[in-house]
Amino acid sequence: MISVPVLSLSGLTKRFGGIQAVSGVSFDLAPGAITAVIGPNGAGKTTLINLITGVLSLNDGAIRLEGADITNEPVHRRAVAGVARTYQTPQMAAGMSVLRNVMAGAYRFGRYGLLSTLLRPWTIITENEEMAERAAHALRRVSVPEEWWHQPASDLPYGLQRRVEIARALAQDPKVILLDEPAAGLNPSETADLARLLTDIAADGRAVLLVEHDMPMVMSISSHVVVINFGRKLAEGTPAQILTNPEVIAAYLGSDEEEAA
Ligand SMILES: Nc1ncnc2c1ncn2[C@@H]1O[C@H](COP(=O)(O)OP(=O)(O)OP(=O)(O)O)[C@@H](O)[C@H]1O
Repeated sequence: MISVPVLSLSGLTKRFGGIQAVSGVSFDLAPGAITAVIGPNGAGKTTLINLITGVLSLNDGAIRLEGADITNEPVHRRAVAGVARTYQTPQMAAGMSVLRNVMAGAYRFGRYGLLSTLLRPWTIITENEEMAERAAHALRRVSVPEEWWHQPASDLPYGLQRRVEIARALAQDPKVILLDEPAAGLNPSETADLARLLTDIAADGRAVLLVEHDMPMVMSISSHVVVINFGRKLAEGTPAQILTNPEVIAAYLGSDEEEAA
């Protein structure tokens, strides 16, 4: 990889009791590129995302963000430093409007603590306006029509909820965006739109980590693919290298045909 990595993972290891969910996994995320992580159900992909965001602590290994060691940083500090994520199932505050949900992603730009907002309430108004502007910008970026912005997030069609999740992550202005199965439940035209959106997001210079089972999408938009099997890295390379790797075909890519047989 020629460019300096945005995120560097080395020897990530996570055990749940006797289960070795992630085992010595190392790879880098380059800026301006989509790196896909693929593998069978239960391979350890979501656990990997949870280790990067800090929701789960490592048993071993190290995580560097632009060279800085963030291995022991708590979740909120990693978010402030530039790590954002979306979830397998959209996680919205159901009663809150779409705009408010996305504003939650912009909280890292908040400058004023509780005391100063009590003493000088106008600061929070200005700050809210700034965050609403950031959220509006992110919603425009992911093409959520304005007529939805003030509706409860739970009223949105599923495809739009997925876009709102991405908007919330973008409102954080992240260096790294981790997407857990963003195409799940989308129809082919929504998936094609999503593929274009992710390509645009990477073109901004962000590092995109894509966990996804939709192989045509993965192979068409990723510049690098990492294959995980039983918590271990089985292979990594370009889509062309992965598609022709016999070990990968045996462990994963061939499995649909075997299951169908
Ligand atoms: N909190 C937990 N406690 C115990 N075991 C867990 C926990 N989270 C995950 N695991 C186990 O760790 C392994 C990896 O799970 P993980 O969800 O990371 O896989 P995955 O690759 O994301 O799967 P999928 O493609 O189905 O989402 C599995 O065996 C799973 O049962």
